[in-house]
Amino acid sequence: MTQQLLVYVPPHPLIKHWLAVARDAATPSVLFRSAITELGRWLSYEAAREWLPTQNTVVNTPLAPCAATFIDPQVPVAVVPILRAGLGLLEGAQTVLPLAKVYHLGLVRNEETLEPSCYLNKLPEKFDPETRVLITDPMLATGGSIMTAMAELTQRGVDPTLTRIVCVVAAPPALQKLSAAYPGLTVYSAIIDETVNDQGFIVPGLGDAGDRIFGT
Ligand SMILES: O=P(O)(O)OC[C@H]1O[C@H](OP(=O)(O)OP(=O)(O)O)[C@H](O)[C@@H]1O
Ligand SMILES: O=c1cc[nH]c(=O)[nH]1
Ligand SMILES: [Mg+2]
Repeated sequence: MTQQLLVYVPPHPLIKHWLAVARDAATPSVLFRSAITELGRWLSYEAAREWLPTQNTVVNTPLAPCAATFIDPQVPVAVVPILRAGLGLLEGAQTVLPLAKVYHLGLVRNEETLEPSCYLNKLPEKFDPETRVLITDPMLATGGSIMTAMAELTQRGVDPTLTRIVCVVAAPPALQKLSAAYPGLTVYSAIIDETVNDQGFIVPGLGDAGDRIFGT
């Protein structure tokens, strides 16, 4: 079977609700931050399905032995938030993946050229090839930032087929770039919007996610 980019938009009322709150220009920063946290929680919950490795065993209930399944503690799990805005999704992701290591990657787009540059890289030199990596960034617009993040990860041994991207709004240019470069990668998004405007903003989108999370 040929692999392709998988993009899931989970049809969940909580995801729809918090997306609506985040989209509304009248939502103040404090509530916007809560909405992004909730989206991080529920999208990470969905992303963990058939991704977090488990091990089967037997436990003794007070009454009898019983087949049981635990999360496998041997397989490394990592969350990579793309600063700044990816930090907004991190807290929710950590409620689902409390034992994951967190490796920060700071990327910022040049407002004119839309080219991303890296100002902080806390990735390890090499990842265990079995590592499950969950990247958080609320906005996949032109795709420059997420492609930079994927390049930094894969050159350190990360397997794209074991990688999940959690975002809030994904736009076609970013999804097309990911699809061409990383078949087998999986994206979880609250929504896919139609366009990116000349200034690099997703329309209708939700505006500048980083500025709205941090009130700047
Ligand atoms: O797909 P792209 O066109 O690269 O755009 C998406 C990027 O833009 C935003 O970051 P920004 O550069 O605004 O930095 P910030 O998170 O610090 O605000 C967003 O959080 C993504 O990382
Ligand atoms: O619409 C957009 C596009 C990129 N980054 C944002 O924060 N918003
Ligand atoms: Mg920004």
